[in-house]
Amino acid sequence: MGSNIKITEVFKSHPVHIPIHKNFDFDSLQELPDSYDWIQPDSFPNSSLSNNHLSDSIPLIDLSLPNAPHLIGNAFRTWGAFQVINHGVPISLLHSIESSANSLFSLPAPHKLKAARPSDGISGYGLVRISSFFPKRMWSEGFTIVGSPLEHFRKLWPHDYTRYCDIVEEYDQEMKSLCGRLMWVALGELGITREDVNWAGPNGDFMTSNAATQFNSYPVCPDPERAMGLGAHTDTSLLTIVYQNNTRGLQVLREGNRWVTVEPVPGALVVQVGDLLHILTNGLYPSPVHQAVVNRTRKRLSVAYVFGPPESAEISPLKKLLGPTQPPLYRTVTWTEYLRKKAEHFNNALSSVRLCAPLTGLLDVNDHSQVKVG
Ligand SMILES: O=C(O)CCC(=O)C(=O)O
Ligand SMILES: [Fe+2]
Repeated sequence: MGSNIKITEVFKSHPVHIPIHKNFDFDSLQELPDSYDWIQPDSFPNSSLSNNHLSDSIPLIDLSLPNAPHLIGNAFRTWGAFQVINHGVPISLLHSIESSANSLFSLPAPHKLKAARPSDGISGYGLVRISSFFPKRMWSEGFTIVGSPLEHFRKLWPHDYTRYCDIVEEYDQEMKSLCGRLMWVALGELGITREDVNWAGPNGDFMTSNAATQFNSYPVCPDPERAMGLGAHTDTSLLTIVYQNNTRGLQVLREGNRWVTVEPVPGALVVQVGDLLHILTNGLYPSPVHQAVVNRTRKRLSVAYVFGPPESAEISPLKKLLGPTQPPLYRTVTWTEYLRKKAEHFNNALSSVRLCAPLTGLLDVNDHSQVKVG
């Protein structure tokens, strides 16, 4: 059981070594090196087939409107994602976190490497961990924050670190509270009340929940059709909230066969179901497969707030959602156990904790290649 393993320790048993060259500089490359060329037969559809009609993308929901809960329930059921405006997070804070991430990625490579993520660690600068599951390199760099970023920020900005720490801390609080609010709205739409969730804390405010803040930077790319910013995956979280700058790149897989771009909307946040909410809702809210593509002229930046339960919380399909024709589809997991499953099985992690195939015959989008029904 992984119930008493701290989130920061979770990868000690699954180190990944993804070398970053000290003087590697995306901006200086005029041609795409072969190690970044993704054009190959793939189980996922090619992103250039993506369909960009606004009417066919994840819904944009105004959280201040009375019918917002209903729209959120529908969006999660059909897409596992939506964009939200009037979410209560100050726009100035979104700009501050964007400029902090910008300033971090603009530091010279050897300087950034002072805050490199250790091969068995969770926090720090580097290529995203999921890189190790793909044969080619991703056209991106990342910085992960779990707990306090103080030690790393001190190395990155010896004179200025407190300012950046304050921004990250405020961002964490605002995002945690928005996640708590959205969790109850989304669960409420399924008839779930506070008594049904025993790990949300005494006030149901999820204050003992864990989270990670992930900065992603996608530099301009000389051959974007052949490159990939972040390969297709689902998130291990309960919920992920993505802030993206005004550059397209995030795509959600629709019906297992079509990539749909999430158009940037100023001030909006993208909310996605993670695998743990998928498990908790017994698949009623599917965790969407998504990826990030790159482009030739504009650098893209995103900040993903990856919200999960407390370390000891046991996540399993909620009893109220089960019945004679709705058996539990997944076994109980803690976040740390599931993060390890992901570290081992990556996109097959959800299938690896599956108990049986859905009776409806509908497959989860994220294990469409794994489970064959009837
Ligand atoms: O860059 C994006 O828009 C997506 C980032 C993402 O999916 C992640 O960090 O898990
Ligand atoms: Fe993601």
